[in-house]
Amino acid sequence: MEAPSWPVQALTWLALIALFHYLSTTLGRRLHRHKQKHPPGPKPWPIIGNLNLVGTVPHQSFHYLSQKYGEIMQLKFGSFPIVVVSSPEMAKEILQTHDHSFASRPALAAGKYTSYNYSNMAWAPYGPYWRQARRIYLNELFSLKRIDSYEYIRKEERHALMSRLYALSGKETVIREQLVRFTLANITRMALGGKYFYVSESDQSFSRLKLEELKEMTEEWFLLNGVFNIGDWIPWLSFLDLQGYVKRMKALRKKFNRFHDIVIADHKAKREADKDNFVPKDMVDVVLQLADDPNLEVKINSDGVKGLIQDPILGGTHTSAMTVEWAISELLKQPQLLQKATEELERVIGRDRWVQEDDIPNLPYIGAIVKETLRVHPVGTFLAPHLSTEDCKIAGFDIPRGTNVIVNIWSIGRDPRYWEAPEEFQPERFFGKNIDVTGHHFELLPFGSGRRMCPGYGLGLILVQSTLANLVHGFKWALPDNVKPGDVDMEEEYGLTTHRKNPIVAAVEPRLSAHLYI
Ligand code: HEM
Repeated sequence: MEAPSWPVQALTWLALIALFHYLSTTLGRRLHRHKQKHPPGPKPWPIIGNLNLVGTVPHQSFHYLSQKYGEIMQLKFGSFPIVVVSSPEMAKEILQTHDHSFASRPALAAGKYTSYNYSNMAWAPYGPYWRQARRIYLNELFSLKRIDSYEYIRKEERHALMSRLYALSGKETVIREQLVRFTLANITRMALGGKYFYVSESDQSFSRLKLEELKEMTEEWFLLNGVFNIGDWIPWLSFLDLQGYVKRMKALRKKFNRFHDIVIADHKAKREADKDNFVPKDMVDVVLQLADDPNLEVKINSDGVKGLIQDPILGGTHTSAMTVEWAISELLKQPQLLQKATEELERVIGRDRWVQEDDIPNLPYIGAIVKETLRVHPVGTFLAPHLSTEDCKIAGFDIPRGTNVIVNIWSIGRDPRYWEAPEEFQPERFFGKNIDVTGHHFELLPFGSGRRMCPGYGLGLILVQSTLANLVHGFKWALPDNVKPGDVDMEEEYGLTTHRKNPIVAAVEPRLSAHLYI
């Protein structure tokens, strides 16, 4: 038989080499994956993985699963591996020892549709854009100097809150409504330079949104950013939008776009009117100025401007308001704690004035109530999702690049090795203990730790402590006639901020002289 011509021989050799290369790499990879040691976890179902185990209150479902599978376990959402850590030691591994490898975020639909294509800080992947955003924040909004310079705003808004509650004396009131209005007013004034919402029709102006509308938008954002959207985890089903979340995200995007357009147009007009002597006065001014800077490391486009403006409005409002609501609920459930807190305020502040921010270090019981609230009811039960960008080994297990990591701080706050009677709300447990919430004590991580730790934690703490202290100082609190302290439920509604399922209703009576409220 005649030998094949040299081009045929060459092609045959090339095909054999390609086949060998394919088999050795693919099989090699499979074998390598097979050899890897993954954390234990429940067996996944085809297609859905373990999505059936998420439940309506996922941090509780995962807490119980972790009792079976351990402090580090692996689940699957669709075909994506999800590692869940539930102990201070494992949280330290993720957020401190290997912080660099776990500092990114997964590209979920919420970040795409409700946060300008991952252009805010909270959803931005780890990299130069996120680093720059963080620098802008820490220098412009959260520096100690900045936070101090806005104290007058917080004082005015606290007073407005106390006056509103005074006007509602004796009436059963949904406290959450007042708290969300208070935090929205604070954050919009600090970050946007004005409230940008109106309450009564007489306040209405073209450059504002109705308070109710802004409140609904922020609530919807938190809900949609916490959901387990099937399309994120089973991408070939995403076009069906089975839960209707993506449709809602797109509708919300439109509303936020309209709001941000108003804020930006307003700021640009002010800048234009004072072209020669313009000095940036708030965060929007700073971000707009940076967007014009040709020397910026990473250009900020129009999505970036909106995303960066959005961060404090969302990061700072619900979180603080819901934490205060949890604290008040616990005090109403255990009136003896409310009594102790009132006695401390009576002793330290007296009856002739309101509590100021610099009084807080002298109010250890209030401080302990806030820590205990953040332990038992951390609003970010799972922090925000972290994503690994490198292969890593944690506790002897292989965690490949691209793994989603959930840090269950709700569970960590209930670790019986660290917390005696963890289910009980006992502020006294913090007395004589050097545990704070600044990300250094891994048994208490309400703001996270490491690179992605909440950049607004200082402001958040000030808002929560000073508001709670004044609410206790200024009012006697009572539950509705038909509700006994023991009946106050602590049911949770899961979201990016987990809040009370049933808003707390209470009636207040003033404790101080009438002139202080007016
Ligand atoms: C009681 C109040 C607050 C709580 C409990 C809280 C909690 C958290 C948590 C748990 C995270 C996620 C950390 C992680 O992924 O590891 C976070 C991130 C964040 N928080 Fe807060 N926060 C509060 C107040 C604030 C305030 C007042 C602001 C701004 C005005 C803010 C802005 C942000 C931003 C922008 C991020 C994203 C950071 C990043 O991804 O790099 N937060 N917060």
